[in-house]
Amino acid sequence: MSTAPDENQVENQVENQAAGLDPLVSFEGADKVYNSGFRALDPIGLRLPRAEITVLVGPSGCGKSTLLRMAAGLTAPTNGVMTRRTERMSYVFQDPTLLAWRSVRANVELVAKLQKVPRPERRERAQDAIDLVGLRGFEKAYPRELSGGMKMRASLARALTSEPELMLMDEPFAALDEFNREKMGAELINLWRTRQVTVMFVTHSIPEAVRLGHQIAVMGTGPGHVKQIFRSPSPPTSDPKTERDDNALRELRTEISTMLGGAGI
Ligand SMILES: Nc1ncnc2c1ncn2[C@@H]1O[C@H](COP(=O)(O)OP(=O)(O)OP(=O)(O)O)[C@@H](O)[C@H]1O
Repeated sequence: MSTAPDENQVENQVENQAAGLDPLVSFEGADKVYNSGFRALDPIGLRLPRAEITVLVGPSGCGKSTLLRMAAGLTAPTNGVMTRRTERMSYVFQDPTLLAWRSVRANVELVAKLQKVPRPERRERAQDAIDLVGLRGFEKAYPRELSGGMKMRASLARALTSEPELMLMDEPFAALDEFNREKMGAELINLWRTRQVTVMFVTHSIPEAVRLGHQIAVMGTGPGHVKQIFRSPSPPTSDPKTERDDNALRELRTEISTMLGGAGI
């Protein structure tokens, strides 16, 4: 007699595992029909466990940004519910959106300044964040003096200075070359380890999804929906060699790629 669980059992286990992890954000039957009448998302069931990185991966137009915006409260579900158990959140987008006339330090302090965090505290927080993302020594530099990767580090540091519990990241590293993209992925893992933030991370890249995610929601189009939610077999890794040599991660990458029609590897 076979003892292997059937596919449904495995799926249920995966769901139960994620459910038991005290989600910071949850979507229950949350769908989205825009005012134009366009159905961007079919009902979504997804939970973001606290202090974990959840990655949304899928083709263009499958509603990844719509779901992220819903988590942010920028767009409401048409039916169903989105529950977010924190107000302390920050966003990081593909474009670092630094102010050209402000130094790195002044840019990094900006959100905390808008939140009226007193100056000495905001200085300290900004310096901690600058150190964490590896920009020490560049506090007085202006954005024009920074490389693309350094600008993205500054953008990450600015998001951290507001001490978020939740970070919403919409293809933050998409504009970077592969080398910087891997380095920034390592920074993200580093800051998740140090600060235990909960992260919702949107990407088109399957390798990036598998490298960064504790949990990976694979999405499809027509209308947007979650095809499957995977728990990563290994903790997020900042070591490309471990990633390459880890059979379970390799298998997961292949499975997701097959699910998405061979795209993204
Ligand atoms: N305000 C809006 N009104 C009408 N349709 C919209 C609106 N915003 C997005 N859409 C549509 O909803 C669908 C999902 O968009 P969304 O930006 O969430 O997808 P995505 O997966 O993030 O895409 P990409 O990877 O290309 O950024 C798309 O077809 C888009 O054209």
